[in-house]
Amino acid sequence: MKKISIIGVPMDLGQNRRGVDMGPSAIRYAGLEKRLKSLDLEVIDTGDIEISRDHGQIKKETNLKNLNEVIVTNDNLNNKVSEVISEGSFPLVLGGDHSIAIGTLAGAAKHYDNLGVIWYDAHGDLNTADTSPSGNIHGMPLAVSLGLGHEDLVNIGGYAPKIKPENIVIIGARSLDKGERELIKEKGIKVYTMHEVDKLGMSTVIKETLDYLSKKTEGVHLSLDLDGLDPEDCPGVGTPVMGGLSYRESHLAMEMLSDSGLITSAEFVEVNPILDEKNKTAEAAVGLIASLFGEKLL
Ligand SMILES: NC(=[NH2+])NCCC[C@H](N)C(=O)O
Ligand SMILES: [Mn+2]
Ligand SMILES: [Mn+2]
Repeated sequence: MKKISIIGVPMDLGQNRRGVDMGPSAIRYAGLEKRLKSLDLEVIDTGDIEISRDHGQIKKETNLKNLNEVIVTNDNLNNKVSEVISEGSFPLVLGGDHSIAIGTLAGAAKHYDNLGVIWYDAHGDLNTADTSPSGNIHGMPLAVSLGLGHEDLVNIGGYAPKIKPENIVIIGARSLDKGERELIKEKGIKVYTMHEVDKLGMSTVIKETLDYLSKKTEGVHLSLDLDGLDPEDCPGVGTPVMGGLSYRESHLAMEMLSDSGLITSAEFVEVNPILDEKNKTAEAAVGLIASLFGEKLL
C-alpha cells in the first residue's frame, strides 16, 4: 500500500503578508487526511516543521527578508523530507509560503540522479537578490534550486545545484519579472504560460510535460502554488494574478499526473486563510491533492 507522509510547514517569512503560516491548518481542516484515507492509502500526519524565528539579520549585507529564519526552517524541512523518502514514504508538504520549496527540493533531489520539477504557478519564482523587486524569498526558490542566489540558500542540504534547468517545466505563468524572463531564455527552461495553456489545452500541456520529463528524470516533484489557479477559484493567496488556471483544468492536470505514476513528491503552497473566502482555497487544495493520489468519481 502506498504510504504518504504529510509534513506541515507553517512558514510566512518568505513574503510580506501574514496568514500564510495558517495554510497547513486550513488544508487539514478541509479534510485532507480523511479524504486520502478513503483512497486506501496509508497516511501519516507527521505534524509541523519547527519554524525558526528571531534569528536576527546575521547576514547584514543582503536585502533578502528574514534570510536567517528561512535558512534554518528550510534546513529542518530538508532533513524531514529526506527522512520520509528514506522510509519509503511519499512526502506531501503543506505550505506555508513558496520559499519552503528550497527545503523540499534539497531533501528530495539527493535521492534521484535527475529530479524533474513541475512548477505549477502564476510566477516563475526565479528571482535572485539582484533581480528581485521585493526581497521576498518566496519569489526565489526555483532559482535557488538551480544554484543561483545567496550561497547560504543555494547550499542548504550541503550540495548544489538540486536540479537542472532542462528538467523543469513551469505551468500557468502569467507574471514574470524582467530578470526571470532573461533567466528562462538563457537557461532554456520549458514554460507553458497561460498563452500556451489556452492554445493547447491542459490535456496536451500535461501530456507534453510528462513526455519531456519522463525521458530524462528518475522522479518528478510537483510544486503547486495555489496562485497558479485563478483568484476566482482560489482567492486565499498573497500574490493573486488574474487570468489563471481554473480549478477544473487543474483537476484534470492532477488526474493525469496521478495516472502517469511519475510523481514522487509534492507540495501545495501559499494558502492564506486570512485572505480566503470560507476556506475555499484550502478546499481546492484538498480536491487537487485527492486527485493527485487517485481519487476518481467512477
Ligand atoms: N511564490 C510566490 N507567490 N511568488 C510571488 C513572487 C512575486 C514576485 N515575482 C517577487 O519576486 O516578489
Ligand atoms: Mn505564485
Ligand atoms: Mn510560487
